[in-house]
Amino acid sequence: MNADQMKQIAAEKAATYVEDGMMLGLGTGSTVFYLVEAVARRVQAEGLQLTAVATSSRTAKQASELGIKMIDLNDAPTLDLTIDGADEISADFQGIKGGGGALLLEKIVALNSRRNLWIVDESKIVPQLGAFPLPIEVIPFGLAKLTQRLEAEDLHPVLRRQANGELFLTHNKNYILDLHIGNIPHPHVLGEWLDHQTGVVEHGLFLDVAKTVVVGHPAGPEVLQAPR
Ligand SMILES: O=C[C@H](O)[C@H](O)[C@H](O)COP(=O)(O)O
Repeated sequence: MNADQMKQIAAEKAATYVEDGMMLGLGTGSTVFYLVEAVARRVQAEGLQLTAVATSSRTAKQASELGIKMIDLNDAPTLDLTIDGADEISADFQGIKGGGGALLLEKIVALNSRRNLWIVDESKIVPQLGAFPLPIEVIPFGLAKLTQRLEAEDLHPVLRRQANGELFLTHNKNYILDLHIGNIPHPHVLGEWLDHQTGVVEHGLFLDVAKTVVVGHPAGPEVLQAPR
């Protein structure tokens, strides 16, 4: 079974957490793609009344085309549940997100949600974060100076480009630096340091955010619950 099929298994299970009347947050990425399909099927089959906020124009387009009512975060009350993918999750439920570049909107939506649930294939559960390069969203002004500061801290920043060689631009027209750190033994310390670097708009460490993780295995979904 390939990773995509495991992503679908996790997404289908996560869709069962959606309840009638909920105000939902919808993440971004290939796993969330399956989630949106599964939620939309429930809306069609069961007549669920849902309203949702999306973390990217991609997800917003897919969800509204499939009949899910989408609104702007500014017009939404506190979200009941946000379901999103992740790039790496450690055993203590800390995560790296932003592989698709949507980390800023994803973090804003996550922090405005009562509950966050992540959906991943089994390869993304790791003993320690950091093998996946940590994305940070940075403003273009002063990029070279910020890059030097990150290099001096041995954080190995690499400016993200698209497949055609052009610079990758986020929703807010910022750049992404991927930090090739290798391992992050103290994610809270690194997260706090990055929070204080002027020019860094947001980083992809999502710490103490998700309480539930649904992992897709070939044998079926597994639900992990944080002990807090
Ligand atoms: O910016 C992208 C998001 O953080 C995604 O949730 C994350 O990269 C996982 O994506 P995928 O489900 O495609 O593996």
